[in-house]
Amino acid sequence: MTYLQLEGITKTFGGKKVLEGISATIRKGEFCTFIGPSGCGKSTLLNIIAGIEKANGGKVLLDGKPDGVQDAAGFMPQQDLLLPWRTALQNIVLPLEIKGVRKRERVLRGMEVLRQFGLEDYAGHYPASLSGGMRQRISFLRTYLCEKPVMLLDEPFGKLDAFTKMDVHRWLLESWEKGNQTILMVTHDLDEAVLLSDRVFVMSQQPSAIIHELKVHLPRPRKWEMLSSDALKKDKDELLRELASFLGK
Ligand SMILES: Nc1ncnc2c1ncn2[C@@H]1O[C@H](COP(=O)(O)OP(=O)(O)OP(=O)(O)O)[C@@H](O)[C@H]1O
Repeated sequence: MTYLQLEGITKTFGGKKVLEGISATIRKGEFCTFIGPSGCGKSTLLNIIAGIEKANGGKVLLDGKPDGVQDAAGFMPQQDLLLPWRTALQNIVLPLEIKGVRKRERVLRGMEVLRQFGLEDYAGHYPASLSGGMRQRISFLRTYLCEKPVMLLDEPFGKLDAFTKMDVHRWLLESWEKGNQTILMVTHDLDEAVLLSDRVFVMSQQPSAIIHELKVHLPRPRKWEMLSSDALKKDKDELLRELASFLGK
């Protein structure tokens, strides 16, 4: 059953049409990813879904109602937007603080996820003293601790080295497969797109539309070892063929 619906979304910046009638239906608990050439409008689309940017046309519906996504979603934008005057721990527990969770419990839960990400030694560090990859993981954990039914992730792991990324993927798969969260993600990493997603939407160059939808063939539960499987390679080849059509254009 449809949970989140994108209906003919268009967006124009200063007379330039960036998005041209983006439509998709997403089921509750699905993990869907958007890929496409650089600058085609992926972040713009996610910003519109998150309610940060206004579309010029079309609708975003949650359970058939407009404007519901803002409340239902935790959003991780491409820029980490960590608060510089707060430590890593204070940044990630911000959503719990807003919800009124007591300090003792906030600290316990914040430290638990930091430990799971191997970042517990950095709990008291300020963002300025953290590497790009660490900041990205802190920003991801802050979105995770919003504990919303929908997560919107804009290139969440783009700054991570291959090893750390594998570890974060393993963690995310375990955590997502236990719950019923709906995730929409933007990425440039085709392995990541196939490994994590149920469906991958390929967007065209501007004015951008969804030109292909891949239903990932890997079984669930997923394991990072599937990265080297023939099934993953086959799906990735399909995405590569779609993206190759933009080369030289
Ligand atoms: N606030 C804005 N004002 C004017 N133009 C904008 C604005 N935001 C985005 N754009 C333009 O919209 C287009 C799409 O940008 P967007 O960042 O959504 O693309 P993207 O696919 O996410 O790019 P990338 O893959 O490089 O992250 C670009 O041409 C960009 O210059």
